[in-house]
Amino acid sequence: MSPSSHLPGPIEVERKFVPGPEVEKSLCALGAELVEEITFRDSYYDSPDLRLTLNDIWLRRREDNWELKHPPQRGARGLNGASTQYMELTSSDDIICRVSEELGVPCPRNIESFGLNEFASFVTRRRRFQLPLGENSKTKVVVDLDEADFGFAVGEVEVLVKTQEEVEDAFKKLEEICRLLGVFRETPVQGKVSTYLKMNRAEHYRQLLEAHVI
Ligand SMILES: Cc1ncc(C[n+]2csc(CCOP(=O)(O)OP(=O)(O)OP(=O)(O)O)c2C)c(N)n1
Ligand SMILES: [Mg+2]
Repeated sequence: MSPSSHLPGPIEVERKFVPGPEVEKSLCALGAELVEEITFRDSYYDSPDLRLTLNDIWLRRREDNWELKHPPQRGARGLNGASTQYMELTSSDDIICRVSEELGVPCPRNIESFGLNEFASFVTRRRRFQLPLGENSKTKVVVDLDEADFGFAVGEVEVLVKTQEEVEDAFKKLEEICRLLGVFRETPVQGKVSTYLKMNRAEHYRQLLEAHVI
């Protein structure tokens, strides 16, 4: 299989928060609009030696679509302070190439043929809000309020940027929005997958902590 010829996609810069009872009121006060309400199942996969996730590579099937998140720079971590930066692959060919490289195996015909194990699977109900564009700003800011079916809720502020040079400003923007929403915390807030693993797969969770991935 030839490496993909298209340009890499945007960098997703995100900051998670604990959604308190006032968050919707705060979103409303900032002029945010509810733009989407969706429900989806995510199933996450790794090799038996956990080589993908221990290298901060997250392969999932969201409903019928395969997606792979990886840090923009090889060998680096996506978590930076309390924010994260990841790129997402959505083409099966690109995902196969990346997983083959990580596992050191030849490219199979399809993702299923890697024989990976599902390590987490849950349903999320998501409400997506969009903040109004600020004056002189073209940056679209999205806030997701997620409820997972294992009794866990988390919020996330997200912006998409095109280059690594824009990431620092994006981190600042996310911090500012969390302060405006009254949900700012210095330390990272754990997401759905980390929480699922802590509850259901303690040894996998321990190894991720030890590898400083989460
Ligand atoms: C705070 C924090 N978040 C994620 C990670 C790494 N990580 C763990 S699981 C994981 C994959 C799941 O990503 P996440 O953004 O938590 O899920 P979700 O919001 O449902 O996906 P989206 O719709 O945004 O694409 C990552 C990147 C980390 N180390 N620290
Ligand atoms: Mg997210």
